[in-house]
Amino acid sequence: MNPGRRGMILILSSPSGAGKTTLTRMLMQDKALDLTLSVSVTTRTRRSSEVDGIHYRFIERREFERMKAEGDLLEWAEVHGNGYGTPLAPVEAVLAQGRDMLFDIDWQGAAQVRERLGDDVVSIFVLPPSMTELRARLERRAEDSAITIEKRLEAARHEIERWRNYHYVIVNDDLQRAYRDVLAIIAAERLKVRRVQAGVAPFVERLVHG
Ligand SMILES: Nc1nc2c(ncn2[C@@H]2O[C@H](COP(=O)(O)OP(=O)(O)O)[C@@H](O)[C@H]2O)c(=O)[nH]1
Ligand SMILES: Nc1ncnc2c1ncn2[C@@H]1O[C@H](COP(=O)(O)OP(=O)(O)O)[C@@H](O)[C@H]1O
Repeated sequence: MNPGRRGMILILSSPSGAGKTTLTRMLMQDKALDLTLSVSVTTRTRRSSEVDGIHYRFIERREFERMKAEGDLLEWAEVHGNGYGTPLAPVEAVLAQGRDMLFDIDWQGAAQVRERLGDDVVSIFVLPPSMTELRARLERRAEDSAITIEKRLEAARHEIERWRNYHYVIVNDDLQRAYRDVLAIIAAERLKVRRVQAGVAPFVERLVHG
């Protein structure tokens, strides 16, 4: 934790299968990065590899609508026919501690978060190296039915067109290189003057005036 720095929100978006869950897992395993993962709520059915409360909080449609109506969500969107949303309370708590939070959300959610939280947001769009490779990854992951994969590939073409709205773009061909790119972005963003100035100002004062 760095009490002198404002916490930031790091958003990773990509079409389904481009690798944002994999990159998110790598980031969360690196404890020294001290990132807190935002656990979204979703009305989608749980995959066999997923744990309720860790990857998502799986909720009924009625509960999702209630959270929306009561302002419990920082942002929400309908993606591939399911509701997804970011619970607001944990975000406020983490940012207040000057810590950083990682979001795996789609372009609609990223736009809402940028709108609400402005300069505290750093957004990265992850592109697949090709549509052929994207299909291969979705098939290799073997978590979705053939129909779902087709739906996601069709949606991917539209989602990819949103890349210009992000601060950074990474092509996830070689995973280790893509991960290093994400680390470089985090390192640089953490040193931005507007994020560190509250903590650095007293240091500079002592440096200059003894
Ligand atoms: N707006 C929004 N999008 C989300 C949220 N959680 C997940 N998503 C997005 O929903 C899409 C589908 O996610 P998921 O069902 O996990 O499938 P995957 O992308 O194939 O792993 C992805 O683009 C996610 O980034 C959320 O809380 N809000
Ligand atoms: N650079 C890469 N090279 C090869 N396979 C990858 C790479 N990145 C991710 N994958 C694999 O592709 C599949 C989809 O990745 P995943 O992280 O689940 O994507 P997303 O969360 O964007 O839907 C997974 O099986 C993952 O192991």
